[in-house]
Amino acid sequence: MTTFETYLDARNGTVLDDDLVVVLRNIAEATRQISDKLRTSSLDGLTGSTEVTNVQGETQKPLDILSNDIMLEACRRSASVSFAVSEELDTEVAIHADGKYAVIFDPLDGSSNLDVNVTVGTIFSVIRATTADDILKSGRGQLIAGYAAYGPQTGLVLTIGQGVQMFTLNDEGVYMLTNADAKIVPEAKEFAINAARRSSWDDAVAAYIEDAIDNGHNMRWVGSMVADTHRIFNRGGVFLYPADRNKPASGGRLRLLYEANPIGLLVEAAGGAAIIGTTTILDIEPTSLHQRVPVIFGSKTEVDKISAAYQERVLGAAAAE
Ligand SMILES: O=P(O)(O)OC[C@H]1O[C@](O)(COP(=O)(O)O)[C@@H](O)[C@@H]1O
Ligand SMILES: [Mg+2]
Ligand SMILES: [Mg+2]
Repeated sequence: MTTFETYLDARNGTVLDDDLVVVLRNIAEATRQISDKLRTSSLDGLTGSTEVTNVQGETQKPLDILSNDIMLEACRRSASVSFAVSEELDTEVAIHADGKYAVIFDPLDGSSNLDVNVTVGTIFSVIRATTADDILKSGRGQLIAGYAAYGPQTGLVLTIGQGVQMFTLNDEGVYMLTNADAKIVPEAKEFAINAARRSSWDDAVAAYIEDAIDNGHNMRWVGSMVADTHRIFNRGGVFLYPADRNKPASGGRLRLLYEANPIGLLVEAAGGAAIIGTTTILDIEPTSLHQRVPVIFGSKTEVDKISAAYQERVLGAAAAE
């Protein structure tokens, strides 16, 4: 069976260079460390919340902070990393002055689920950036994107621009390649949305969900985007976190640089689609590090239906003018 190491070695010199191999090795090592910390967190007193609030105004959990430190350490061990950007850090952190790659991450996604022992994850993206100004680029500029899912198994899902590969952590702490070319099926009767926010949905989303229910679709909502994404990779469906129509200025719930963009790259690489309405996520030009965006992704045919509903609204609005 192929290990993560042999997978990287086979691509060193072609799609990856020595520097990117080191970056990926260190990120994988960080996810192994986070996985270990999660496994025994209740025994180690790493539960509950801290009194610290991050730049998003969210209370940090001890494991948010620890995972962030572990990911930052992984960046420091990688000589080619210039900057680190994290959900848990106010601004970008300079790592190596002569570095050329920025690592952008959500160290622990779905952390509200930690104390209930539900799958959480780490999301990451690697871009070329020698100056801080290089960080704000659209998701098409991502060289690498991936996530680790910490559930009954620890999985690492990765794209280096050649499809999507899934690795599973074995008992010896080695990531083994368990799916060499993951694809998202184009159609599936399952959607993920926080239905409690129904009154904040726009018409296109409300119409799609109503139609899906009428057509016998099932609903799942883990509350960890990584876990919902992992389900979509394995059996299809769509994930929706639309903007709140009553608070359009907020942009949405999820963050573009370290949530929407890496997942968007993975989803497209697996044959799925990722949009915010009539625009694809990967084409958004970011304006700030912690920018929030609406997010809709998953099985292509389903996402295309939602995109068509948005398109109709735009055409309808233009016709009414
Ligand atoms: O609280 P809600 O509305 O269910 O939102 C859940 C969403 O928020 C997130 O937990 C945000 O991520 P963080 O835990 O990294 O802040 C997503 O993983 C998830 O899909
Ligand atoms: Mg998150
Ligand atoms: Mg997080």
